[in-house]
Amino acid sequence: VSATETRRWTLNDFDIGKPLGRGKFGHVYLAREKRSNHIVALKVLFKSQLQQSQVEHQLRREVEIQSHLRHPNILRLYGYFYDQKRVYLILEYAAKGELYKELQKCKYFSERRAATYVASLARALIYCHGKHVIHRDIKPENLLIGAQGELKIADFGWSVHTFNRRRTMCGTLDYLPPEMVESVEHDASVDIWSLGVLCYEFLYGVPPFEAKEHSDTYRRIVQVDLKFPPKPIVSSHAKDLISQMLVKDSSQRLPLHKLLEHPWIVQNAEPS
Ligand SMILES: Nc1ncnc(NCCc2cnc(NC(=O)Nc3cccc(C(F)(F)F)c3)s2)c1Br
Repeated sequence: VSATETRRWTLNDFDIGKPLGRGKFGHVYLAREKRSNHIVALKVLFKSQLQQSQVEHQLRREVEIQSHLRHPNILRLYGYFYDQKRVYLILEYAAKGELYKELQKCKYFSERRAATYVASLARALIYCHGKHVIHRDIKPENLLIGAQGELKIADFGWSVHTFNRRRTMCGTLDYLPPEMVESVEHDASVDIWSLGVLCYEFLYGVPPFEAKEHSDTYRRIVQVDLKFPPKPIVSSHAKDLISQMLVKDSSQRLPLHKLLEHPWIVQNAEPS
């Protein structure tokens, strides 16, 4: 799929395989590009649903942003095409599937596994921020696992270049930092907050500000009501790192390059 950026793809170029997963806007299938025998994931989106939700501009932005990103921990979006009713995204296939399913199965991860994932995500986000791209939607549902067990950030449907910001929010509040929940200006440090929420969920199996009602989650986030349960037992280095990321003042959050030097990461993350 090297010539993807230029040539016009059609469905006939692919043999469609098993369904890989179901997203909000459509299904994902395993597929093989007939000429190269290259295995890909094909996400099928219904134009009607995209129009209904008025997200076409977001999809265009995702394709545009993704076409410039190349990183081992970022799932490639090779290209797209459309027919009368549907839009198709040609995606890198992540052979070990969806991280959230793995987290549900294991309940929570070991400190080594969690630190390895957090370090690879920090490197991917350093790369994105270096290109003035913020993801804004870091959560288990948007993380996939490659054939060698490496983590891949997927779905840049909410990402932006850091000069325009307006958006409507949907999906879980759990991962939103205070400034997005309070809908004020925000910058790349929103991804540091979400990575802190993710690190907590990797270690405890639940996000830190979870509550029954949206309004309670909202209050816990803006108050940074961060509590560490007695079980499972988690090292003080891990709690220290999380406490340095889940800081209300976005300018005081631990910068990502400092995260990579934090003792918990240095002592627990597998070398990349
Ligand atoms: N094993 C696997 N290997 C590879 N992929 C898999 N699943 C697909 C992961 C995705 C990557 N990128 C995505 N992007 C979007 O969905 N974008 C999207 C969709 C609708 C609306 C919008 C928008 F319009 F709102 F922006 C943007 S989904 C699996 Br399971």
